[in-house]
Amino acid sequence: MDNLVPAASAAEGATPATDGHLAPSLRTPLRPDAFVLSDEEKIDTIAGHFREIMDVLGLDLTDDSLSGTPKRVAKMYVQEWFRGLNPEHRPDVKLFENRYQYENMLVERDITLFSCCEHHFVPIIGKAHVAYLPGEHVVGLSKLNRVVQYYARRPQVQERLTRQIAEELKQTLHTDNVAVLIEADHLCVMSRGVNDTSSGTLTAEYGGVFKDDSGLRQEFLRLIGK
Ligand SMILES: Nc1nc2c(ncn2[C@@H]2O[C@H](COP(=O)(O)OP(=O)(O)OP(=O)(O)O)[C@@H](O)[C@H]2O)c(=O)[nH]1
Ligand SMILES: [Zn+2]
Repeated sequence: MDNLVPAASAAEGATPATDGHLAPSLRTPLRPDAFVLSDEEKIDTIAGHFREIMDVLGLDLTDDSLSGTPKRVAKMYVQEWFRGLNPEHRPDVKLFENRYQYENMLVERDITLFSCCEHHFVPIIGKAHVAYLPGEHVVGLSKLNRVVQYYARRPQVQERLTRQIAEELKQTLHTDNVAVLIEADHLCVMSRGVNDTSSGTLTAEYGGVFKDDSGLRQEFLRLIGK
């Protein structure tokens, strides 16, 4: 792949760098050439490698039930589990004028969160709760879910996921007054290693007045049932 031009340095109109709008410490670590291969090429390449893994395990790839698995897994990775690596899938969040002059906290709670542990490549399953204080603008509710999904659909650690969502909301909503809380179960903790099926992980990020005002934080926690 030496002669291929990294997408980040390609001509105008090319795929923008993933997370280029976030501080370096918040970016998902991606190589600049992450988008040299098309999705179809990625699927074919991953399927080939996954076939080898199954082969090494001694599985009979001529078996009807197994023969399609390499391609199935590759499609799942590229098109579903890791679709949030591709900045083309970053949600387009439009703001609307706050005609209702609604100034209290808006909470979107219990957002389904499905992510993948970047250390073990097994699922992280949980819920995200996000809140913001509207100023002059409000946002379509579903866009909050979409922001969560975009960053969740990557290899992740929960701390970075939490901060990426908070930072994205700050930038798109033009306010620091955002709160993000994630509660999740890590299959790497539940199904292997320490094999603990009852523990869960909570992470939170508070910006602006949520950081300064403990009463507001308490209200947020109360509204999400914590
Ligand atoms: N901070 C953080 N750690 C995570 C997350 N997901 C998984 N981990 C941890 O990443 C660590 C990787 O540690 P290692 O010791 O290299 O891996 P390991 O030998 O598989 O560790 P065990 O899970 O303890 O068996 C483990 O402690 C995981 O629980 C996450 O979202 N955030
Ligand atoms: Zn893990």
